[in-house]
Amino acid sequence: MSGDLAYKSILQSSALMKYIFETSAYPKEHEQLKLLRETTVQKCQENSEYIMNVPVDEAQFVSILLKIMNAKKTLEIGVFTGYSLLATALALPHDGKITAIDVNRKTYEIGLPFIQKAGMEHKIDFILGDALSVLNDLINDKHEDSFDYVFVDADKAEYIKYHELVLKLVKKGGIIAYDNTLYFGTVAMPEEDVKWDILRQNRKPLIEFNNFIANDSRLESAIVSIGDGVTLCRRL
Ligand SMILES: C[S@@+](CC[C@H](N)C(=O)[O-])C[C@H]1O[C@@H](n2cnc3c(N)ncnc32)[C@H](O)[C@@H]1O
Repeated sequence: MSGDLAYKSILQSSALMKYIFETSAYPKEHEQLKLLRETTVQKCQENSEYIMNVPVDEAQFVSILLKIMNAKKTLEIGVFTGYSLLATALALPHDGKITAIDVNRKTYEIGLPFIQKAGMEHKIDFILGDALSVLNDLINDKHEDSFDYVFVDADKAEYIKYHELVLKLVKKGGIIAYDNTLYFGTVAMPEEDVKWDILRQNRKPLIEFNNFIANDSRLESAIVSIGDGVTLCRRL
């Protein structure tokens, strides 16, 4: 199994994961998404950086969700090289719009040529900045109650803070998807079994976040065990 396939899934059976990717995910992946993904893996390996894009099966799941919802106006918090961003853009209608926020423009620029070749750049408004500050700006700029869908995939320690702001921005009946909420399965592990510091650090706020969402009466929610865990919230 190639490294990029193995790096991020809570599915414990490699054979089953390989089966899902080879039978369903890879054959339907858009050519520019594939090239963006492969370029991301190559750049990250060259620079010894962590590959952070969502896996192919998760992007396909979200793509179908966006089409079922007829989503038109979406928000993405945490772009990296733009894999989930391009998957979202491809799922929106021609006049769809995505506001995309990241503190790093350089990584976005790695994926931008593929977004351009796919003819999707016109749908994207990339905003460079800290997510909390940009979300407050969007609220002040009268974007409240206006987004059909929000994808949250930035700083895991800030998820509860993002949530309070994003709930103002998403419209009633709209969907917020939070990525990595099962965090390599560590949310259900005893602390002593979690081997790396980075996992121990981020697992705590995600456990708090999962408990917070489970008790939030402003929404209905489901944790979907795809990728690294995606929590879907529907604003009531
Ligand atoms: C997991 S990656 C996003 C992956 C992306 N969704 C994809 O599928 O390729 C997280 C991104 O969040 C960005 N980020 C981290 N903290 C942030 C913050 N406070 N505000 C905005 N972006 C942030 C990082 O720069 C990084 O690009």
